[in-house]
Amino acid sequence: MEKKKSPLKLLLEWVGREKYWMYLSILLSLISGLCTMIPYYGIYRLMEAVYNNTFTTEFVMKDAALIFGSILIRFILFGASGVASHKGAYRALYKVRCMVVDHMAKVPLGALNERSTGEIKTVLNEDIEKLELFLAHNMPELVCYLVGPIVVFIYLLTVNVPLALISLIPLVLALAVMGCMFAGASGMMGRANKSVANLNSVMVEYISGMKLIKAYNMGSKSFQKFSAAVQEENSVWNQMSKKMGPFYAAFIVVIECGMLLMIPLGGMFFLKGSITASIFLLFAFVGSMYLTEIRPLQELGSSFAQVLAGVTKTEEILNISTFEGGTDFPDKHDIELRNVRFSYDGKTDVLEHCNLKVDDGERMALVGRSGAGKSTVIELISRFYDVQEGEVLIGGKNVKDINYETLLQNVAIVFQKTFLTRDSVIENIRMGTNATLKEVRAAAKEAQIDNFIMSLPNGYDTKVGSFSSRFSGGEKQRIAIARAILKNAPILILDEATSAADPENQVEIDKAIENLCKGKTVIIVAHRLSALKMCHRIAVVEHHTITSVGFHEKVRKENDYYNHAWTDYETARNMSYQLEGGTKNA
Ligand SMILES: Nc1ncnc2c1ncn2[C@@H]1O[C@H](COP(=O)(O)OP(=O)(O)OP(=O)(O)O)[C@@H](O)[C@H]1O
Repeated sequence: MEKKKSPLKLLLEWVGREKYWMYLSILLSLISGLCTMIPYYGIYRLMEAVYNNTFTTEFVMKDAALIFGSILIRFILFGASGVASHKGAYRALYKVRCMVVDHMAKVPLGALNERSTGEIKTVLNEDIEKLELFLAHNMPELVCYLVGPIVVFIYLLTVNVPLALISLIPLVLALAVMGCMFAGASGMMGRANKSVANLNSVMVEYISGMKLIKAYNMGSKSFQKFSAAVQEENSVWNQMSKKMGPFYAAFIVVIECGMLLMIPLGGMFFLKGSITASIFLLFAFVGSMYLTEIRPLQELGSSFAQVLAGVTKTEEILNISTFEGGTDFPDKHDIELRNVRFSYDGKTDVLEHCNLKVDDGERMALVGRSGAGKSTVIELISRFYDVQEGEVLIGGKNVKDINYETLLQNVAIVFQKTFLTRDSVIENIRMGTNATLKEVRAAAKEAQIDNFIMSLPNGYDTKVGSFSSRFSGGEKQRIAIARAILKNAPILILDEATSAADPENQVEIDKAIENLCKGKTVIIVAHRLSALKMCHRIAVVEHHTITSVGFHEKVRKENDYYNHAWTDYETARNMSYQLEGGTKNA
């Protein structure tokens, strides 16, 4: 089994060459930390001069220059370290974000669907952003705050070993307090991170469901999930502050109490004659104060815990396995489901013993009650999920053996709900391809949407989402059809593609779909039986499988569900209603 890498090691691997900026920053920070010692040394020299009567103006000027110079150099180096660390950190952030987004594009959609949008947003936004805090601030600060006191301690050791060791007592106590604090907080940190991720999820849901919330006049209070998530987050952080507060206060007190030891003990050493007055004063001032430099380390601790949790979450996304390898897309485009069993949760089978054969160039309709498994069938063909048993074949090849990217390139899907990105109309049709305006317009013409687009203020350059260019459901659907026409994939899946059709654009959408389907193998999820007019054969999905396949009359004869559904559809079509002054067909 491969050994799990530490979050820090992982992070350095992800950032690649940018880590050299981090190393430079740490080096500058280290030298800056070394400079911490110089002012203390300067003070000691002053005290020695007073004690030895060598105190002159020239000496004071030189010593002051040494102290101020070292402080100045220390801050310049610390600033330069910050510049290097920020440069590296922002490049690293960009790299990690691109890496996660690239990976997400390669993982099966099913695996992403299992995670909420909010959870993914938290990783992409907050968790990765925390890396900036770590790389740009925490790492160089850690070095600087540690190196200073270490160097001063070494210097104190050279002056007097027993007193130098005594000066460490506050540190030992402070470390013990810090240990207790982390032991107490470790359980809560996970809960705190979870509550933030949950709040994000709920917030995304809240914003996307704004229409519904307004329609039903649900304020934030009545949207219980939202207020519960806010309260949970509040309560976790409150509990955390309460639990950490006393430890935090104890840490500060302990680290500041060096004088309580150094003055009486140093005094005793001096009175006994084992140290000179200047050494006593050095320990009384420097020996009792130098550890306070590590005070900010305590804040770094909690920040580290959050960063490492963020790295772990990012790793979880990067660990979702992608479909690698595989052969080219087959030349023949018939589709077959052979004895398929599939379950989303591994417990309840949505499909079992399911068989279906769609010939190359055929148009097959999937009909069935809501929840029967129609969309599941198409998700298996486009390999959003893998079957648990049996096979899904295209051109006789198992989809698992076809290169995933090639599979996605050769299957076009028009979903029930069209998603338009916040980009120009042309980019919404191109979808990342290099198609020329001429090619895009040709596709849009076939999709019966060119005239509408040309009537927009900026034609194909009109930004989707700007106030003047809100699209109706039917218009969006025809843009989606134009996308699919431009993609020109040999296999086409239409999931309720006519759902947004109203009487005015029904004819246009029908024409667009007819153009789109030419020469393709097509599977249409026909929730409305009016969609059957463009299909050759019908497959009925019911009882977790496909029970009938064939032409309309045959399926009607052998399948009760379809027979009833068709009768209801015909009744509805011929239904007449009373208008003032006459009778009309619906
Ligand atoms: N991501 C999922 N996780 C778990 N269960 C799911 C998931 N998607 C669908 N299901 C379940 O699988 C079953 C089949 O759903 P599917 O969406 O395939 O039905 P459908 O025939 O397309 O329904 P409709 O006509 O209402 O769209 C349903 O019971 C549904 O609740």
